[in-house]
Amino acid sequence: MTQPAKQPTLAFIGAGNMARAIIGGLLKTGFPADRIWASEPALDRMDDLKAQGLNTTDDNAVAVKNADLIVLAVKPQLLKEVLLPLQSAASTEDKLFVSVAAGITCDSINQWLGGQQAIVRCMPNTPALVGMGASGLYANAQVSEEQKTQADSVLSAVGITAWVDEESLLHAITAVSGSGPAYYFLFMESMISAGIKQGLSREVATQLTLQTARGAAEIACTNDSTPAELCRQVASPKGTTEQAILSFQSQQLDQVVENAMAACADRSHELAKLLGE
Ligand SMILES: NC(=O)C1=CN([C@@H]2O[C@H](COP(=O)(O)OP(=O)(O)OC[C@H]3O[C@@H](n4cnc5c(N)ncnc54)[C@H](O)[C@@H]3O)[C@@H](O)[C@H]2O)C=CC1
Ligand SMILES: O=C(O)[C@@H]1CCC=N1
Repeated sequence: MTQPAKQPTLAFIGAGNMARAIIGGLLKTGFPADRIWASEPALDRMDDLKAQGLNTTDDNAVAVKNADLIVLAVKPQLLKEVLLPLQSAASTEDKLFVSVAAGITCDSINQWLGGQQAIVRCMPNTPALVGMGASGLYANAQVSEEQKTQADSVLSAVGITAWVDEESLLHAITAVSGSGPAYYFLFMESMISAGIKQGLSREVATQLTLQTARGAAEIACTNDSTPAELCRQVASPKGTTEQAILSFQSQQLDQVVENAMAACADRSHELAKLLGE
């Protein structure tokens, strides 16, 4: 991790799947556990985090007061009711709020925090847990360069980061990388099921599918060739792969993926409209 000039104390408001993926990734990089606060309504759900040396609390205001950088990691539907009571804790110092909530805009968060807070909106993904996250980030006008570096340090400790200048691009980032891991998991499940239908045991179908996904991702990430070129390298003319590719194409895989990602981005827009007041 590239350490910022001043290493911030972090607070996670909500210690569910996404927060745990980032926390787990940070701890693996050696980020000091005692500089992380985690806040949840049920303290006992954080026993494991406490055992790892994190500070835990069931009072979000305590976590906010103790932190420089606060990661808002509750469901979008809960963000308003979580933030309204935090107005006084938030306004006492120069704090940076990093929201990972899908859809919810900086303006809504500021309205609920009752001020002109420095807010980074971030769309991370769960591979952060293994240091392979892919996060899109957007900073509002109140975010200083130092705060931007701090937010980047946290997210780049657990994967790659890409900053965008237009907040609305976070809808597309949600469709690509925020939700993206689920598409690959779904595809893996389909391949495992199809392998089983062709006579393989679940164990063998699973092992081969997962290693194939890992290998394909590794080549795609380390090779200069585009994924389309790599596909052609596997698909010998008149060979076996070609038939699979033709089958995908005849069922308009591109269109299927485009529709799914449009549905994802539409939902992100919808959440902003439904919940943003
Ligand atoms: N799961 C994912 O892959 C991704 C999730 N996100 C975003 O991350 C946020 C959290 O999602 P998940 O971690 O999947 O959900 P989750 O349900 O696993 O975690 C949310 C946590 O918030 C806690 N919580 C509920 N009420 C609370 C309160 N009043 N104060 C503090 N904590 C409270 C819940 O107990 C739960 O542990 C969402 O806004 C989502 O849009 C963003 C990118 C990817
Ligand atoms: O499904 C969701 O709403 C969250 C946001 C991106 C990934 N998971």
